[in-house]
Amino acid sequence: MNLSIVGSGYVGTTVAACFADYGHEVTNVDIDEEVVAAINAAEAPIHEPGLEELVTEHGGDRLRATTDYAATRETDVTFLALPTPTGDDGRIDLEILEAGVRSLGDALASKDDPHLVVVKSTVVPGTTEETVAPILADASGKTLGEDLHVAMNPEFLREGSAVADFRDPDKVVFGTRTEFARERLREVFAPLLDQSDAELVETGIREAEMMKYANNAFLASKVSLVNELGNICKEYDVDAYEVAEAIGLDDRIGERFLRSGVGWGGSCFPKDVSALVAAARDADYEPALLEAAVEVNEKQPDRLLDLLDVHLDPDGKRVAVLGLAFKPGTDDVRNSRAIPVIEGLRERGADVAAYDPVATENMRERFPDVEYASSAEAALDGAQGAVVVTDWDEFAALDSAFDAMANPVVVDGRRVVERRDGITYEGLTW
Ligand SMILES: NC(=O)c1ccc[n+]([C@@H]2O[C@H](COP(=O)([O-])OP(=O)(O)OC[C@H]3O[C@@H](n4cnc5c(N)ncnc54)[C@H](O)[C@@H]3O)[C@@H](O)[C@H]2O)c1
Ligand SMILES: O=c1ccn([C@@H]2O[C@H](COP(=O)(O)OP(=O)(O)O[C@H]3O[C@H](CO)[C@@H](O)[C@H](O)[C@H]3O)[C@@H](O)[C@H]2O)c(=O)[nH]1
Repeated sequence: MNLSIVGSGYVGTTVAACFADYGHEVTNVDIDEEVVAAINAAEAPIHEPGLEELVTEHGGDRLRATTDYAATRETDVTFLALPTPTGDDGRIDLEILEAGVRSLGDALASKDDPHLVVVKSTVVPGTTEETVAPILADASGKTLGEDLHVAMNPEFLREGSAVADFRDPDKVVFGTRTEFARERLREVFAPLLDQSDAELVETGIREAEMMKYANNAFLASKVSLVNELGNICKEYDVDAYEVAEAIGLDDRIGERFLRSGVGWGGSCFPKDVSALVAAARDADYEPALLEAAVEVNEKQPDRLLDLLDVHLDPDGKRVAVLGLAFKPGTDDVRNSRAIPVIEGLRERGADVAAYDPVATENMRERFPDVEYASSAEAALDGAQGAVVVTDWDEFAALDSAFDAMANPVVVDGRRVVERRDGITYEGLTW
């Protein structure tokens, strides 16, 4: 099939490259000329394991990119993978999505055949039918349900394993209203559904929109719950990780997403929980549990720093921050817990020496005047204290590096450091 994907970031590029690999002809549309040039030169514009290989193989051939929305006219289906950030009021901000939809509608005005537009961006229930569809119909002059169809297909991939997650998801969700949309989506996803064990969920458009938020809200709340239990464990000198391992054996709870620590960050959980909380309030429903999940998450970095304060007054002292990415396997620092940790340390007057294997340059944009060390060893050298914020594997192997600290106080926010002897070690929830 001939597909176009509007927006070529983490989701759009991954989806486009995978669809091209399944044999579809795919065109990415993006306003960023560098991104477009990279794809056409067969280079991945973002870092994701396995993506470079796919873009190298198909870029400039079955996978192309352009800044010109006219290319969508030559395709059968358009996926929208545009950002849906948080606005100042915590609500979803649809400005970018609406602008892209208007450009798409204008381009489709001179297409004769019927077209399907699929929202892949994460959007609150009602957005596809009440915002996207009317703009498309107005700009294209087409008639919904006749020569213009809309659908919602939420994406559940994670950064750091985007390609593997997209190819082998637990579920694929089609939110549709017309048989035309259902048939086309089945055709687009046939190779993926044939090659994976994914369950196909065919549902309504609003339900599909809500499934994405419910998924992320559940996972973020699960981590906040395990953090709250971990905080109680710490007060009672109980090892939260042993407790988590045991409760995870109950398959109603499940063993994954039970790692307590300094909390959740990234480009999705904070923004999606915020959008859902705001949407609930707009409907006059106070989402008490989700609000509490956010509150617990916001307090975890403070708890980490409070533990450091027990052992040391950071004022004027060198303190190492190990890990800047919001999770291991990515250079993404959006909403990383390292941000409030660094802010808190600077408020206390500490000289921060930060280290991350890949996310340093991204964090430098946020905090240009922090010292960025070239290795964990260099960050720890001469430090009076250290905090661990990201669970990179390489921190587990740190050993003699702690001997180079002026005062070996280590507060671990991720249960990653293995050494205990000869250092003052504090786990956040154990
Ligand atoms: N990142 C993830 O792990 C992930 C996972 C699942 C769902 N999502 C959702 O997918 C959507 C996209 O997220 P992302 O992380 O891929 O975003 P991103 O910021 O990585 O990429 C968005 C791309 O859209 C482009 N763009 C902006 N305005 C445009 C316009 N008018 N026309 C064409 N292109 C335009 C940008 O240049 C950028 O390349 C969001 O709704 C997000 O919540 C993200
Ligand atoms: O036991 C755990 C698991 C995760 N985290 C933290 O939770 C955050 C999110 O982690 P993860 O879910 O692995 O990363 P994302 O790439 O943000 O993926 C989430 O957000 C995406 C965007 O919506 C969804 O598509 C994915 O399904 C969803 O897992 C990170 O800060 C992790 O450190 C914990 O603290 N403890």
